[in-house]
Amino acid sequence: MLETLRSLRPFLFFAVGYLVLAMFVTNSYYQLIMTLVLVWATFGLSWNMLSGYTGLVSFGHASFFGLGAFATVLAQVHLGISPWIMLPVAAGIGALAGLLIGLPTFRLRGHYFALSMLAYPLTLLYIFQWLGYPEISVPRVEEGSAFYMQFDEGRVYTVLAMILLGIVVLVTRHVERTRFGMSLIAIKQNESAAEAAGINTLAWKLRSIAVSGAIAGAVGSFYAVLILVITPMSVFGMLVSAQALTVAMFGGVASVWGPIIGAAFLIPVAETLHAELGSFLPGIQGVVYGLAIIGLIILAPEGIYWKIRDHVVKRKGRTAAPAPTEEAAAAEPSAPTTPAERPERELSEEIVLEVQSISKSFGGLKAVQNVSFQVNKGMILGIIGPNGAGKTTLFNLLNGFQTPDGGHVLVHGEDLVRRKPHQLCRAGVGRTFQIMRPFKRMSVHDNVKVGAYVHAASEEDAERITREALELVNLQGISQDMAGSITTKDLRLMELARALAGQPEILLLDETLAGLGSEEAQDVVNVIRKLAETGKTIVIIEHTMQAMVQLVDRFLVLDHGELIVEGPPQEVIHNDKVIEAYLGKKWSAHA
Ligand SMILES: Nc1ncnc2c1ncn2[C@@H]1O[C@H](COP(=O)(O)OP(=O)(O)OP(=O)(O)O)[C@@H](O)[C@H]1O
Repeated sequence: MLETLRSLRPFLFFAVGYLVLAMFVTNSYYQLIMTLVLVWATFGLSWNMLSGYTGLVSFGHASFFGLGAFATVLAQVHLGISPWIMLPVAAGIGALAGLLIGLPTFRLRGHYFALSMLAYPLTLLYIFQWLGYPEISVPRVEEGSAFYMQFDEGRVYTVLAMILLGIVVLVTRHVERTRFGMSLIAIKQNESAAEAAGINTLAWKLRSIAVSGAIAGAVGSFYAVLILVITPMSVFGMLVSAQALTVAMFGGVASVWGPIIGAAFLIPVAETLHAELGSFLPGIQGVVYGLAIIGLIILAPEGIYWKIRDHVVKRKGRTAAPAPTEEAAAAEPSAPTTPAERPERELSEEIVLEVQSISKSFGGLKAVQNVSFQVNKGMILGIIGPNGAGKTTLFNLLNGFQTPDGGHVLVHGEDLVRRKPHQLCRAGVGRTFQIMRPFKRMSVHDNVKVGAYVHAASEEDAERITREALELVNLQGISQDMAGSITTKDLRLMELARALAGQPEILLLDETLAGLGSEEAQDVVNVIRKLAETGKTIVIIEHTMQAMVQLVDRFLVLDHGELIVEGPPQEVIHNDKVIEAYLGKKWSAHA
């Protein structure tokens, strides 16, 4: 928390500067614009809390905003309740609406989610029109105006809006720095990887939409008091949702400063044009937001904040190295060379993973057929087979991404079939991916920390686990580098560290050596071997036979979804079926 407060220093400078400037503004219209900038910045931060961090774009934030606005005005009109009371109540209504909307809508992803979010404010708009509220005004009170948040001095609203923005900035900063924010960013980058790293994605998305809805509800409440007259269109309309989305996207998503920058640029322009031209060009603000988005797509797709930040980082000489490539993951089996002998190891008798007759079909295609095997504690089991043999499907069945049509997966004797990936992760099954999905805008340290939250009871615990995982893979030296700027080998090690931070007993590694040169692959092999020596049980899919022969205790060979051979490396590589199905004659000539 102390760190969070310290990180607020730039915001405090901004707030003081802004308020000092506001004190010199005497024209009530300009005072209103200065307040509106802060209102829309706060609303942008609300949108950011859900869509910026999770990547689930919402076109429907007006729902929460409008409910907060209507609740506040109706409570005063019918019950005489003060907006000071309604502001937190509106936040509660927004949070509840968030949960009610999120629960069904989070079943959808991508465009489907974005479009269905559009339906909620539209529905509410028609409901409020139907209820007979084409327009409703806040009753002006003569006495006790402060009690009803009614001030003659426009600058008081600017101060109040700044306090509201300050609270939301504080909440956002806190979220960013804890497992909450890290879980949301992990979901944004790759929801499946996040689940595999032990994150209960639905629970975090619901928390996110509840906080986001609460902020929007409170902003809507304040907006109604500020504007005094609301209509269903002015609080539930498309322009309202678009405004939240545009200020955040224009300024820069997933950052505290983005919506503030966006609002500071766009609101004065849109409001001035609306005031000057609105009478004969109604909806001119919509044109401004449309143009802003078009300009953004062309010039700074991630928003102004990130553009400036990247520019500053580049000028500091930290140019980004080539990012991990998807092609790297699609490496072909390496040219065979004579495999080095690997001394046989004494393995523990203890069985940690037992797979019994597991099967999975996709339509008529039998991707995995009746596969059974056992893995002893501390063993390194290699899974090989030609493309399409069913290796990745087998991994997906082991870590809960897919449910088998039949069979069992026993971890320490307990059947874990039908458990969700984050539950399997908690039960001790960790995983890396064939195609790397690093959280590029996070440091190596934070990428690994996301995995540490699975078992960490506190932030300190997560820090300690992260440090230990980074040491295990020898990445302490670059822990503060951005993941988008490190080499492919370091990315592979970072993914390994992230999986390790979840403190798995069984580690499933999907083509961890793909795309690496032989020296780099050797470094990674050494790390994997060290892990097995510390008692981790490892199951690895790999095309690079040379490295695998040196690494694994046993091989399991799949072909057309079937287990065709199982045994120690030297036995398997000389097996005729394996040579025919996978290695080819070239290999037999070398071996
Ligand atoms: N979700 C899916 N829907 C339909 N077919 C699928 C699906 N996932 C995999 N398959 C098919 O199942 C078979 C096994 O695929 P899988 O990805 O498990 O093979 P693999 O051995 O990992 O291959 P590679 O080495 O190319 O990664 C393939 O024929 C693939 O096309």
